[in-house]
Parts: sequence; C-alpha cells; structure tokens
Amino acid sequence: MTATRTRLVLGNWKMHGNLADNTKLLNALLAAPRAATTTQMGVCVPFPYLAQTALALSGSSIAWGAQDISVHAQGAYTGEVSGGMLKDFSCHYVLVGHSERRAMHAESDQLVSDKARAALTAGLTPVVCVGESLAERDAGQAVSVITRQLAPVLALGSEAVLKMVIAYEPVWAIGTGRTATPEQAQEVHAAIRAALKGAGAEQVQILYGGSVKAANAASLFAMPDIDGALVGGASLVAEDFLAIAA
Ligand SMILES: O=C[C@H](O)COP(=O)(O)O
Repeated sequence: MTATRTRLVLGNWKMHGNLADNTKLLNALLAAPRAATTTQMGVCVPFPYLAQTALALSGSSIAWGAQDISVHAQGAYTGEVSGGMLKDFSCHYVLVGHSERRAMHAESDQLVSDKARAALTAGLTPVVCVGESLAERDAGQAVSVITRQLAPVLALGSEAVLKMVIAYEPVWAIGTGRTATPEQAQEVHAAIRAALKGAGAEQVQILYGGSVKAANAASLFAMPDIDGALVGGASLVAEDFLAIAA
C-alpha cells in the first residue's frame, strides 16, 4: 500500500445482530485502545440498527454505514431506504453491489452503478463490491468479470470514482473459510487499479473481502494494492475485528 492511501477495515454485519448484542460489540470496539494505529475502522449495519450505532459511535473515530441504498431519492418505493435517510443517521459508508445482493436480489452491474451514484448524490461514500464466482475463476475469467462489473461504475467518471471505495470479494471466498491468497488478491487489485486509470487512481482505496481473519490479514495487507478489508463474520466478534485492524 502506498503512503498516500489510508488503510480501511470495514465490518459488514450482514443480517446479524440485536440491540443487546450490538451494544456489547460497539462498546467493545469503543473501549479498545487505538492510538497506535492510523487504520480507519467502520461498521456497516442493518438499517434498524443505524440509530443505535450512530448514538454509540458518535464522536468516536469509528465510522458507520449501511448495506444497501435505493436509487430513488424518495417516493412510493415500499421497503426502500434512500441516501437522504442514511445521511439522517450520519452514515459515512454504504455498501453497493455486494455479491449476496447481486445473486439473491438480481442486482445488475448497471443497478449497482446507479446505487453508487445515488450514494454520491447524498454525500455518502459508496463501497462498490465486485467479485467473480468459483466457476468464473476456474474458467480464467476473474479479471474480465470484474472489468465488466466495474464498467458502468467507471462510466460515472473519474471525479465520482475518486470518492468511492472498491471492494474485491471473490464469491468463493465469502463465508467459506477459503481466503484468496495474497498473490491472487493482489493480481485482481492491480487489475482494478489499472482499470480505474486516469488521474487519482492511486488514491482510491481497494479493499479485499472473503474470510479475512486476524491470521491472514497481515499477509493480505502487505500487498501493494490491498488497502484494507471488508470483513463479514469476523466483524461480529470485537476481538477478531480489532485484531484484523491492528
Ligand atoms: O462483506 C463481507 C464479505 O462478504 C466477507 O464475508 P466473510 O468475511 O464472512 O467471508
């Protein structure tokens, strides 16, 4: 990682948590000494817990955000949550295009780009998730799949891209315990950075996600184009999440 990019460790709670457990987790994150690290930390929580998270983390160095956003600003869109609503809870980040949403909610590459644009319009930082399936990797298509997924996002223009975070999450590594090797991840991260092209590509944070644990974080983070992690399961256990950030 170059000196110009700050490391970012972002937790994705997915559909986990309840008021009592969240309080314990957030308090444990807040209680940990962090003076020794410049690593940015954040948590992306389910919508119902944004108020609780905002209240707990307000004034701390830990940011928070959501896991999805509507492309619409307001209106008759039952079940949707707008960027303006997320800003009401002082969200900094919002995940867009997580593979679980691409797969289970049929989110297209274009829709993911539209969500990234909606996030930017609301003043949020979109974390654009990309990643190939195992079949695609085995077919040698990892980079071409990611290039396809990123194309509509890059079409938003370099000014927009500079305000985003990109997360490379190979689908076969998510929740499986099977992490990409640092070399596999670096190869894709370098391809992503090359695809960003243009002025400022060196400034964009590119996170790796997929079974990141304290035991493998350091070797991943040692790679030149890996700027941190998007952490699922391990972000639900304070000591594991803190150990990754440390
Ligand atoms: O958003 C996080 C990723 O899906 C990774 O999840 P995981 O760390 O549980 O493999």
